[in-house]
Amino acid sequence: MASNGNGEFTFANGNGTAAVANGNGTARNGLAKIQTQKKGNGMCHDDSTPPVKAQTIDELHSLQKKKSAPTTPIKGTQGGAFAITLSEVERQKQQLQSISASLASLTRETGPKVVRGDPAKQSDTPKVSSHVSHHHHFTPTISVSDSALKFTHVLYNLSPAELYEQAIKYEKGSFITSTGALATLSGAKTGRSPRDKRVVKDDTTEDELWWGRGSPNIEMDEHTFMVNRERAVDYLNSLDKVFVNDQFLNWDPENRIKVRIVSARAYHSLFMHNMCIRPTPEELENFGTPDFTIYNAGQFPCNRYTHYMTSSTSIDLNLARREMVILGTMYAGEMKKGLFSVMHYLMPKRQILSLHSGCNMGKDGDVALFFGLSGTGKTTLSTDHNRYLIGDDEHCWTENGVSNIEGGCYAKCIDLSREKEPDIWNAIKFGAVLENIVFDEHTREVDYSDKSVTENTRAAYPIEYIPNAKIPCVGPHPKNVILLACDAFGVLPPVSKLNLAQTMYHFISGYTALVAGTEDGIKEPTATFSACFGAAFIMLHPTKYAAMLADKMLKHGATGWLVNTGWSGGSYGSGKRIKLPYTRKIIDAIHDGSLLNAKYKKTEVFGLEIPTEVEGVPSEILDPVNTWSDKNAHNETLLKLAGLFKRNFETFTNYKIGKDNKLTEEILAAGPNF
Ligand SMILES: Nc1ncnc2c1ncn2[C@@H]1O[C@H](COP(=O)(O)OP(=O)(O)OP(=O)(O)O)[C@@H](O)[C@H]1O
Ligand SMILES: O=C([O-])CC(=O)C(=O)O
Ligand SMILES: [Ca+2]
Ligand SMILES: [Mn+2]
Repeated sequence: MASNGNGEFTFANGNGTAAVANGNGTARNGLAKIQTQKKGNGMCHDDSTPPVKAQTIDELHSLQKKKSAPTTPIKGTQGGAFAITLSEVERQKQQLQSISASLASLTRETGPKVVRGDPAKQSDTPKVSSHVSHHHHFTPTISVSDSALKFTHVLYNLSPAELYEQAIKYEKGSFITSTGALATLSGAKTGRSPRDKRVVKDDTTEDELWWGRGSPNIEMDEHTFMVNRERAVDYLNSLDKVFVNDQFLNWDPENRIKVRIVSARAYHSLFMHNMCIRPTPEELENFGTPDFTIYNAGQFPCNRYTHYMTSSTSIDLNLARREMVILGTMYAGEMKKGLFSVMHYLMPKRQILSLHSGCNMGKDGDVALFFGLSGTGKTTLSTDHNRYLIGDDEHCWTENGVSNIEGGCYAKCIDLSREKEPDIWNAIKFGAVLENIVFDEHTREVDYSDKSVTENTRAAYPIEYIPNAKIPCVGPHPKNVILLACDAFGVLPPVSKLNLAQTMYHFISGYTALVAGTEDGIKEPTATFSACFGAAFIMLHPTKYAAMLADKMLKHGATGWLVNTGWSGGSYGSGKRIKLPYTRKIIDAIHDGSLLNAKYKKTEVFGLEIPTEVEGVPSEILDPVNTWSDKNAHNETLLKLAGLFKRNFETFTNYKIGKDNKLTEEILAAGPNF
């Protein structure tokens, strides 16, 4: 008991009836009177609602979950329930055999024993012997060297809710944010590691792929790949459970690729659930053997005594085996972009152009592509409330039009605001993965301005979280091809109209100021050239993709544009990044066709056609020289950048694009002139 200050005594807990029940039915301190209903027998019963249909707590819990409905449509008329059950068992068996084959060590005769379900749930574990089955709470102790005797539990295509529970229970750093997203940490690596990405050079790939200076393909031999594969597979098999995702790439049904992702973290499984195309239950039943498999053993390092290894991180691609192995990095973007590399190999073989671009479509069916390196605005500008989103990062352009490769978006979150990017903001809800963000420990509200973990904070969400997503994510041939550059020098105009040769010149150059963070170790923007706006992901020589782009743009009459989403009024440090609302106005004017027929003037040095007016944009910013207070500094910077372009392009002067030499010469002439 304690004094309430009025000289009265109240009970601090439970038995409050006596204290609050006073004469007029209201407690003197304002609390409502608590009534207890007395039954005839004088006993109190808490039975205001009917009792549950369970006799025990276990029974109660078993009522909570019902079995997922069988998804196999009844094939044929006879057979009945029994036949369906049998084929369901048979199908599950085949699925497990396929997963066991995926996880098989190449030095042993059979794959591991696999079983579906969470090892933490007793009922999911098969009883190995009658002796064991007597012990209800028996948990086997697993020793790595006994892997032949143990089961590898497979958590197969879990739902987001199940993956949330796995992450929160078992992965440190997993939390639910105030809007329902799953906050997670990717560990020591918060960006991709391009210097640790290797490709097996064999007789075929030696001729087919782009090797040497400028190429992203660092060679490794078949044997070393096998060593790393074995290391990853052994690691995964030593765990008591692995996650397996069977999903698709490419919304074009004729060119769909089946991928399997084996990983050790719920975070990785949910990330790929969001980023790849999610199969329907029927599609999953008929999935069969994957076309490509990722072994993500990112928690485990590669062995630095292994040939070719220069760090403890290695991302290894073997095109002949159709496999990728990840060791020593948990950054999930490696899986997304690793698969993109695979598409950059497979699609051109089918005369399909693969593109590091965003893509959206207007109400009238006009399609725009947004090329650009990391952080230049593909996701931000393709996510447009007035247009249908086809995809934010990876596309294919076929004879029939465009298709998104992915089933989700991967947006940069640094300084994300509800006002400027409402659709992305609203997509960060239950099911979305939020990487490396910082939140209030109590309210779980995310502080998007906080770079404590990394500048490269990211959200991965299914594309249908964007209200005007175009499902299926396909569209007709593009009308506009927008090249985005985030120019840290502040000398490229906010928008220029390009002719075909200029479009090719800038596409092959792939200029931007690489924005901090997405690639490991880059902290400040620096001028970067990355062929095809994605040299880190292309597999063939850049001119192969460029020639295909030129063909398609010519054939379908697409217009090229160069849009600077970077600095204005000076270089990085003195100028400022162009306001997003201005860039959006520029993009609107491209989409609605008004910019095509605007008045233009030609710039010095780069020879770019710039409009004198764009609706909603102050005219003086359209020519960068106007925004610099120091004109000499401007001219010097302009020449400096032009020099960097020239030097970069020297590597390409010996290559021919297309059948005749005419376009090649035009492209060479389309660069800066000074
Ligand atoms: N004028 C602008 N135009 C476009 N984006 C801008 C502008 N000013 C600031 N930004 C910011 O720049 C970032 C652009 O990132 P975005 O996610 O669109 O990159 P991306 O091209 O999709 O890169 P990645 O390939 O790495 O996904 C966003 O954080 C956006 O808010
Ligand atoms: O791959 C990543 O981590 C993010 C991305 O989209 C890119 O860098 O182009
Ligand atoms: Ca993006
Ligand atoms: Mn990208």
